Amino acid sequence: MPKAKKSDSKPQKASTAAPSAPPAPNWPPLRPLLPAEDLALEALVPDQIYLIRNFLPSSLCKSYASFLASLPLTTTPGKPKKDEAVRVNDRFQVQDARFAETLWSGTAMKELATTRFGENDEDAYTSDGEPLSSKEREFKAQKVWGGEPLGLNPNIRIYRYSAGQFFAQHYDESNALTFLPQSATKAVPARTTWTLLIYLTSCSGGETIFYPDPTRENRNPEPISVAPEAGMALLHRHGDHCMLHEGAEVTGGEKWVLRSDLVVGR
Ligand SMILES: O=C(O)CCC(=O)C(=O)O
Ligand SMILES: [Fe+2]
Repeated sequence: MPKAKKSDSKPQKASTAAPSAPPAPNWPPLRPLLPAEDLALEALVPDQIYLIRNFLPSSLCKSYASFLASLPLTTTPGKPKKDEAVRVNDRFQVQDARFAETLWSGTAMKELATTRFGENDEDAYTSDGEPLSSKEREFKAQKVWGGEPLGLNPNIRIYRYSAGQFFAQHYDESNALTFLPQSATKAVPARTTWTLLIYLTSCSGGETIFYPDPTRENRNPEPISVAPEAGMALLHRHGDHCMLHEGAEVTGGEKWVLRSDLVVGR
């Protein structure tokens, strides 16, 4: 197996962004959404991969994908830098703290990742059979997310993969940043701990495939393959605990993805 590379998810610092950095797009409103109580954070692999199905309704995904097609996407590569993963897709990247905040607290994301975390787990009850309080759930959540969740990375990335395009095996890095939470007046030291992918289309091929490390108990673990589903959000742990993964080649249709990261306090 070729040596897995890093993805180049390093955010541009707003202060040092190139003069050519694109202005924030005039994103269509994230409406209508399904009621948050109809959605759930589903553990595909506990502590590693979580899914939120129907995070965005499919009608909204359709209008989003056609809006995104109007943005100035650029095709990669170029030539990947020495230790960057090979990827071939069209992408658009922008620093947009307001949009990141809307995706976090204007949707079910914040609630599912904090006060409702683990609500359907077997251990969601105390030994007396009482449901865990929302404070206790928040505490559990912080262990999984690697700190107190503050919001989503303003470094928003849009990918479009057409037939034949893919993102080769790699690990996603954690990035340090300073972050201004919605309710705060001062930016705080923060870091990214989980990758967020929101699939806006379904397609043929294009699965996000994770390769668990072999263990003593299981020397040859099966890869975990997630087929893009319009409106589904996927969170996976990154940085030191990132699983090797790839975006498999799209064989039919287009795969559109909105990418950000979970940001926690450091
Ligand atoms: O497109 C995918 O399925 C994977 C994307 C990815 O791995 C990344 O953005 O780092
Ligand atoms: Fe990745």
